[in-house]
Amino acid sequence: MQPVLTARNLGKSFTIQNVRTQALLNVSVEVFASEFTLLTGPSGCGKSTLLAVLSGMTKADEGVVSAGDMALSSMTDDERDAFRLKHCGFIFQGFNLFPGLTAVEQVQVPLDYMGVAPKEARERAAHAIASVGLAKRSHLRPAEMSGGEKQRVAIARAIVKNPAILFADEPTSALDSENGRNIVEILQSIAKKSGAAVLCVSHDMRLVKQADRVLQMEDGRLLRDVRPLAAASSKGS
Ligand SMILES: Nc1ncnc2c1ncn2[C@@H]1O[C@H](COP(=O)(O)OP(=O)(O)OP(=O)(O)O)[C@@H](O)[C@H]1O
Repeated sequence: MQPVLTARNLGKSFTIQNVRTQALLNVSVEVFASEFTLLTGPSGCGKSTLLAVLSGMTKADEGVVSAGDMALSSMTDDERDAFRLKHCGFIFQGFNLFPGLTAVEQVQVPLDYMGVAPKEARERAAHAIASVGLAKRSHLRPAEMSGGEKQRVAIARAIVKNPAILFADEPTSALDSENGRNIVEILQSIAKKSGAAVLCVSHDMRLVKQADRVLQMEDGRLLRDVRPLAAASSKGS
């Protein structure tokens, strides 16, 4: 299996008022297409920093990140922005929706940025909204939607450009457990149906049993890399 993303020997530290925090220490990892990968570990262990470095949002101090034959670590800021716009989708805990736009308009925004013609953008946005089960709610603005619905709009916005990699940072932590489970099922099915690599940061250990693969971090290091579903099915056979 060819990795969609490969990181080698990543290091990243932050210094504030002469206090240095090593957020990542010698992290090497590969992320694969069609898998829902959960990145977990205690608060402050470096999960969000790793996600930010893998997506090119933050530069590592050491190490290399590459996507196929493209080395993100040696791109200019503009090249990395273009890479993210074209190949990556993002989902955040706080949904990050525009208050004044309807659900379908929110989803159209990235396509407008990419220069997709308005008619095609409208059709693709409507299709993405329908794929997360919100066809009948597409005219609503964020204030008129539940948390689970808002997160589904954010997912539709992230997948509308068919990204190769979908990054989700604590996508369920503002939701109750039923809505959280529903969001994870949608993310899992995106990995299976579209072939995207889904990398999801969460400290919620309940998601472990829904993940194809679990990466566990501690103190800036990657401690474990397991595939719980494969392990469970081989025990059962
Ligand atoms: N921009 C920053 N400036 C200074 N320190 C930072 C910055 N970002 C992260 N850190 C520090 O780096 C360490 C790792 O942070 P990170 O946010 O990656 O952890 P996390 O595992 O995602 O935590 P949480 O689960 O609480 O969100 C922490 O000690 C944090 O305080």
